[in-house]
Amino acid sequence: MDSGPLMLMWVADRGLPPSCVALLWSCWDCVSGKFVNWRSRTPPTLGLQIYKQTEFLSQPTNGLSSRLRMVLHTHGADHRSGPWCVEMFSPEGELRNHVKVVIRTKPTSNFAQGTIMLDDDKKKESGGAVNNQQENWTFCFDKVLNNAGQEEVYSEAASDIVQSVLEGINGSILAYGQTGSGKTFTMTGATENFKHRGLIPRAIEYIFREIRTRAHQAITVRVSYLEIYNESIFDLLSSLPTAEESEQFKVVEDNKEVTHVRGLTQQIVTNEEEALNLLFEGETNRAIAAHQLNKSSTRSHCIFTVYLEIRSRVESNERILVSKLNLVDLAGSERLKKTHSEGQMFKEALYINKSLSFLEQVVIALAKSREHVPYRQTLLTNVLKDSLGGNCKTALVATIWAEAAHMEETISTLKFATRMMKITNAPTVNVQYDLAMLVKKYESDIKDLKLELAMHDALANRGHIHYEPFTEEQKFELQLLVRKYLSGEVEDLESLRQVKEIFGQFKLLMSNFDLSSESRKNNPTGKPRTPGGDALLSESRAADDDGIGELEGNGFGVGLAPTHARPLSDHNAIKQRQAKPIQPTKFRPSDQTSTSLQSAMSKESAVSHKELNGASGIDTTVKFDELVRSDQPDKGMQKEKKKDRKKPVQRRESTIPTMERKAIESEEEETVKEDAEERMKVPAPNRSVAFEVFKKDAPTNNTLIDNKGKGSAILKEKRKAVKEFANEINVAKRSIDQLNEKLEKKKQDRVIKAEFHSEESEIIDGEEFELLKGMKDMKNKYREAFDQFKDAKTEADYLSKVVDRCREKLLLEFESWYQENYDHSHSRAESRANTAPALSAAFTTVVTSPIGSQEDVLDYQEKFDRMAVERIIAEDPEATYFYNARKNIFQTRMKGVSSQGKKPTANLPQIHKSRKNPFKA
Ligand SMILES: Nc1ncnc2c1ncn2[C@@H]1O[C@H](COP(=O)(O)OP(=O)(O)OP(=O)(O)O)[C@@H](O)[C@H]1O
Repeated sequence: MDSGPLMLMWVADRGLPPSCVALLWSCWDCVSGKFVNWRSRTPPTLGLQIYKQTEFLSQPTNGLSSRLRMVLHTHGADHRSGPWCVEMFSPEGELRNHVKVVIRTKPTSNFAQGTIMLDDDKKKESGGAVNNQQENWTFCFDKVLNNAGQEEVYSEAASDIVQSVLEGINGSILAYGQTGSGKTFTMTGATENFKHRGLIPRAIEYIFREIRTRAHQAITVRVSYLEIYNESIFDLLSSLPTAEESEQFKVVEDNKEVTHVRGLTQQIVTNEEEALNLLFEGETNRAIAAHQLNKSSTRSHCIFTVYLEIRSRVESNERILVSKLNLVDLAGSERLKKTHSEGQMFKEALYINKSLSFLEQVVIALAKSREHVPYRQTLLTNVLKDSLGGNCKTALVATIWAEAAHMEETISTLKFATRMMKITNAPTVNVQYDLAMLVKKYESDIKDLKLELAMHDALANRGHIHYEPFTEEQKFELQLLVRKYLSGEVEDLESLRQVKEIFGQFKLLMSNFDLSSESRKNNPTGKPRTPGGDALLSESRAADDDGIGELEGNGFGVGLAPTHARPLSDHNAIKQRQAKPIQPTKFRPSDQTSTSLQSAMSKESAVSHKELNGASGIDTTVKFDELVRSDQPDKGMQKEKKKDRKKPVQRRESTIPTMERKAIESEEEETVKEDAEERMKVPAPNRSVAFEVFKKDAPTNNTLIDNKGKGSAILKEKRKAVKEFANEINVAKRSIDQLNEKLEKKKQDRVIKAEFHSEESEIIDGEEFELLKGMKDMKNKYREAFDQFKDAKTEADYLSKVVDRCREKLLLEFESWYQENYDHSHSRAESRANTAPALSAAFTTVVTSPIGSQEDVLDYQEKFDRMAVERIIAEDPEATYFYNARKNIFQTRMKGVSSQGKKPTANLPQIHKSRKNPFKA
């Protein structure tokens, strides 16, 4: 060597794979033998930076783990002062490999001594003069094996690659050389002698030996064996190859640029023996032809492939490492004229020469990193596409017959081998994912995460958050929450998901509101339009201003009236009604109740509200004021109430003569009027007194008492349990935190200790083991307590809701009953609210009429409103316009409230509030 001996020394190998050793040698330019030429000979895809040691130290060390760093001591001819640092990396951040080339000489007693010289380090091969053109040839390879045994060839050329295949990296080993130089001997070996078995049996042996030691992995092995003869593919594992059969094979490439032969048999093998059987079976099927140079010379290219699928048995097994090992025995590379082939033999030789010369073209293109690589020119190069310049590790065993007579072939083989050395590959681990397993894994992950989330919610006191779709009950609760939120009673919402649903409910409310506004606009009287001519029903509807029922189909229409309010257009319908009269769901006090009420009213002045409350018993009864203060009745309840208020109309058969029917109708009208007048005469009792009397006979009150009595004991118990479980959760959480802290400390100690004593940092001591065990137990405890907490809380929430619902129901029943019988002022306000012009007129009266003239018809709220208006006008007469504008807003609001089935008087607190707003300024 011109530049003298070089000493290469690793200074950092953090995270570097064993393949770096090979890369190290690739850094050494074998052809020139000089370090200085290296940069210019480096393929453009390979980055190279050279620094002096001192410069290097100032370089950022980021990413060292993916880089190769070495110190190069130089001595001798190039006079450079060392040490030098060389940092080598590929732009992709991965280490690249050149094709490993090993030269194997066939043992001969006629070795060309003096013509062929082997260097001492056995990496160099020199040739003498050839055809008087060039006198000296010097080649440098990864290894030159002279008279080497099969074991040595395996360890030099194949062991590293076979090992990588078991890590998920594709590998290829090719045997190239002239006919009879020992390619088949190298790849398959002597089948009759175990000691002389070749690379393929040794690779199979190693793979299955490794599999036996890897209990933590499930490895599936498949093999295929193909032959390329005269540009046709034959499957050596499917009986004897025929010409017809060769048509069915096609070379394809998958999305990861891995080539496959479609139609080729891939047989699963479970042990070494099965694999070897297939190898030998293929061997017997192989095309053998007589040849001048070698009696059993093979005239085809053969590729034995081992496919591996590696799954972990301990970790998630949806991740699969997939790799293949191509073991290629190429056909002889002798020259045509030397073979003296004729006929069929000549044709064979032509094909072989063609494929080998294209193989050489491909190698040259890859070595020079040309854009176009002529893979598709022959089947051989097409099949080997991913084995030459792809993501696999490749080795070439070039066999030479080192006799003077074969000098020309030897030089040719060595030239090819040198070109192969210049090809670089980027070995990568091939990972695939089993989709079905992946879905399973994600499902289990989601389950775990939900549990984790629920724990966090509980710890953050965020209550019980569900991650399942909302039930109707939950939606209803959220609707109540929206109302509370809008009225400012609630400020914070619990979760984003809840907010989303709340917006949904809000949208629903708004669309109902818009719909009813539109409906009012189209029908300002607020009365439903009756399509039929049933006078009786029209009357009934006129009295009941809630005529608009469900939506009719898509878009907006007048709507369908509720079933019981629809016109009866034929005889059958009337019959139906009579057969099945609509039952009022509302509780109506009995005669006895009315009597007690009468007597209570007569004593009204004598019995104070307070006394009545006291007499009724605080623990088991419900006070009217208390109920009014509780949650406002929801929309659903309102609707129910609205429905209850509608009286069933008893109709006669339509067969009754018209005259007679009209008489009956007018008689009924009269009765209704009289009833109403009668009721008007009766003074309205105090609401609190009326409520006390009403609830005595109300079944809902009995249910409420029942729920409050028995239910409260259970509720108390449940709340106690909730508290206890919450405490348990907190205790467990604290313990988990403490254990976590201790474990973290132990881990840090372990890492520090490992750094000092270069011990294995993964080994834990007894104490840490106990801590881990404790942690596991504590987590189980935590989960258990959390589940119990969740159940108890759900039950407690449910019980308290039952009582609330009873309260609301009782109040609604009372309101309905009271209004119907005594609340005349409400009836007036009700009709005003539902009839926009009437309402407007009422307000105009309030604004313009002098105080006192209407004193007798104004209720307390109306009086208050009028005073407010007068004050505003007194301060600034211009405010009249402002007031009128606000009044319009108020009217719109009233319409909205009314359209949702709320009659203004049905819900006193709410209505009062909304009536106050326009005058707030
Ligand atoms: N290294 C070796 N040690 C012992 N015998 C060898 C060696 N190399 C080759 N031989 C012998 O040489 C003969 C030819 O070898 P082989 O069949 O392997 O050549 P080949 O290159 O495969 O030829 P072809 O191209 O025709 O297939 C065989 O009998 C084989 O046993």
